[in-house]
Amino acid sequence: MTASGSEVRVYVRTRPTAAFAQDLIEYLPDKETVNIHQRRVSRKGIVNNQLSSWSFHLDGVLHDVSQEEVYECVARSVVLGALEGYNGTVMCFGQTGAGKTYTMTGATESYRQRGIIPRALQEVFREIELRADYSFSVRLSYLEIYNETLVDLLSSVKGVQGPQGGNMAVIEEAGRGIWVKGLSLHPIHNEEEALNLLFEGEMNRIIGAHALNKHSSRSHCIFTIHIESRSCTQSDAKYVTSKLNLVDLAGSERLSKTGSEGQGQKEAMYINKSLSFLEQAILALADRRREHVPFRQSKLTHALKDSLGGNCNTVLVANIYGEAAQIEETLSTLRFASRMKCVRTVPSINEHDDPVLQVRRLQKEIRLLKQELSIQNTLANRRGVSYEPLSETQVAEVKSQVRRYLEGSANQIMIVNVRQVQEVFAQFKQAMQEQEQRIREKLLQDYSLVEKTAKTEGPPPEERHEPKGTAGKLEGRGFGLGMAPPSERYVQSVLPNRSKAKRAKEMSSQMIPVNSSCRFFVSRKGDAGSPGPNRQAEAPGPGPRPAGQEDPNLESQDQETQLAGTRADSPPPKEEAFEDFKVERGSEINRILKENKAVLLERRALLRTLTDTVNEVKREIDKTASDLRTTREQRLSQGEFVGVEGEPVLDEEELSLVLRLRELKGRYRQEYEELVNTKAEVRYCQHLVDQCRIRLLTEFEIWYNESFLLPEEVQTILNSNNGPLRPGLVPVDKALALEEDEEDRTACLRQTPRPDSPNAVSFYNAHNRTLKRRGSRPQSQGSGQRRRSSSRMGTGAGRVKFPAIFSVT
Ligand SMILES: Nc1ncnc2c1ncn2[C@@H]1O[C@H](COP(=O)(O)OP(=O)(O)OP(=O)(O)O)[C@@H](O)[C@H]1O
Repeated sequence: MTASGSEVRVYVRTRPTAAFAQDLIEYLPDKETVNIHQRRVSRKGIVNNQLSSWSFHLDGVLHDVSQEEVYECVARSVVLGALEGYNGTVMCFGQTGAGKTYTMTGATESYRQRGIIPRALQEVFREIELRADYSFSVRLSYLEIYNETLVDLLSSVKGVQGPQGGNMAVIEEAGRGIWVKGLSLHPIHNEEEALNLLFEGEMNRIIGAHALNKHSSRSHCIFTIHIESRSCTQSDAKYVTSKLNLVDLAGSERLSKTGSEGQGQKEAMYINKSLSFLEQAILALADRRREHVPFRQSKLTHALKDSLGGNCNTVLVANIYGEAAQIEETLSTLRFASRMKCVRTVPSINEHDDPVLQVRRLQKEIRLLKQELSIQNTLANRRGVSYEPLSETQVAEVKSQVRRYLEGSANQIMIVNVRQVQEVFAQFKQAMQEQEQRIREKLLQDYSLVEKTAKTEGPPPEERHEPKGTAGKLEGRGFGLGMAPPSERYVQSVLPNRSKAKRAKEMSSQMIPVNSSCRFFVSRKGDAGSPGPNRQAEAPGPGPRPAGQEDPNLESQDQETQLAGTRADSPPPKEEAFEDFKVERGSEINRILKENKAVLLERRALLRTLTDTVNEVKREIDKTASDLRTTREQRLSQGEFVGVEGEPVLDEEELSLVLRLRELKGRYRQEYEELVNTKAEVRYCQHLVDQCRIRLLTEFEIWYNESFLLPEEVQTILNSNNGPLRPGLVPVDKALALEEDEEDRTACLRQTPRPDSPNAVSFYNAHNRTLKRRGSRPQSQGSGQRRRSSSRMGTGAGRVKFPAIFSVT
């Protein structure tokens, strides 16, 4: 393959038949030209003897040739190209039953008649052995597109994790090209491993039977070999990657000929539709004037975008069924093939920089740039400028500068270089964190071990009465007078004629959200509206509690709860278990929660007092200011007072009002500042309480599940090997290990076929393993969908496409 632009190579292959239509299909001696002659049909539908002829010039005609010749002619160069870093695609196209799967995978009774994929895998590993100067890594994937749905044919392989089925999608990414999200990639180390995977995927393909093919593929399949190679000898070499796509398209079919019905008919419609989108994409690609190619119309064209119009060596095999009855389909296959021949691709090696090498290169560049900088500094007479990371002494110096700046003893910090700027910011951050820690410790010191026993004073914030003209953030001159927003006002007010029940309801609606999936209420011990002994207790768990119901309070161990009846073998009610949990395993976190709540209540009470005080002072300020205005107006209306030297003076009353106003404003500032600080403390305490609640509930849920819900045998498995595991975190390999034991127990011995060539050992080993695996799989239910694994066990189901490969004699 060359690196310059090239046309897609196209071959035609005929399925052998006793009734080959030699008068209609003519292969010229150049072995590249096919002429098709078709009898004309009159307007009345009567076939007459006049012939219409078409000539197709392709890259080769494969008529009566062996599987080996097909591989040599069609695929070998593409496979070798892939080992050098070129992407490659070999694709079989044609009507149903024309021999696509036979060409691609092989469906013969002997190793000699295997198809392109097994041969390509053999070639890859043979070449890898020969190229000792390179280290290769090979991975496989096998994608099926069935009724416009992406399916991972290797998802049944042990150890495959991650999204499959519905979560799969074709993704286009700059630098990575086209790839399929959710498709498993399997590292392989030799031909046998690769064949195991191929056969596993083959078993999982969907097949169906119709008049033209008993084992018709009902889906498009893309088997991909991903290769990466690195030179072992050249340390500065780049590495190359490539993808080799081996595509077995589903066959186009005419329902009138295949007689497909029901599911088969639906599948045929999907197949024909996606093939028609493929034709549209090829038409657009072949027409150089077209700017847009509709790749995204179907999953197939999207997945093959790189292969059809990208940097790929692409080969098409047009499979035809050489009987006269199929001449129209043959003609349309050849038309598609000749259009495909006009498509150009630009094969290029996928070369990448080795990240280790890149680091080395960048290190070298940094060295050069530093030298350059030092020359520039010398020229500009800048001395002692360092670009190295800061030493410990330098860091200590920056730290001390930042401290002095924060304390106010330094007005500025001299900036020298970028590293120092970064260190300055780091020191600011550290100072802030230390300050935060100090506050936290002080709070814990001052308020630890205070038990909450008193009733919560006052109603919830949303219920509090808000008088007008209260204090809050101030306007103007940095600190003026203004209104406190509702959230900042706490004025105690219990409405006298509100009914008990209503108050209880409003109290219980003080909901504290923990997270989106877990909410609970805080209710206070002894509240007027507490439900009586008949109230229904609810377990702490997801979902809001209906208004009027009280929560099993986290700290109220003396609360009465009516527990639901229990069965002897059922887990205890959560409420009961929760109480036990709080005094046993959760006692420490419950104690901390209680202490935090006590501090929170204390701070809230202080906040209310401060708010009252601030509002009181504000009212006094308003009144004094108004008095002062009135006094001033009166004085001015009587004429101005002047002193001995004629300067304006205040009378005694006005002076005392001015002084009073000043004193009040000073007080206001002081109180307001304290209010703001206390509010911050309340927020912080609330945060701690919330965290404790979440922790307590989470721990409880885990403990409850572990203690009562999981069966003992599951707990034993979870706790084996690597220590205890949390529910929901069962490693897949453990689950699979169980499955494997089961398989091993039920696997039956099968006859091992005798290799007919030393090279065939891997092939037959893989084949036997596949048979064994298939033998241990349960038959699928119903007659509708037909994965090969369920239908091809020599049970006489007769819908098996691949059996010949396995029934070797
Ligand atoms: N070149 C060939 N030599 C021998 N047998 C062949 C050849 N081509 C096809 N066959 C046989 O013809 C039958 C149909 O072939 P195959 O299943 O490969 O068709 P297909 O194009 O894949 O059909 P579909 O699109 O319905 O899946 C198979 O039994 C296969 O073994």
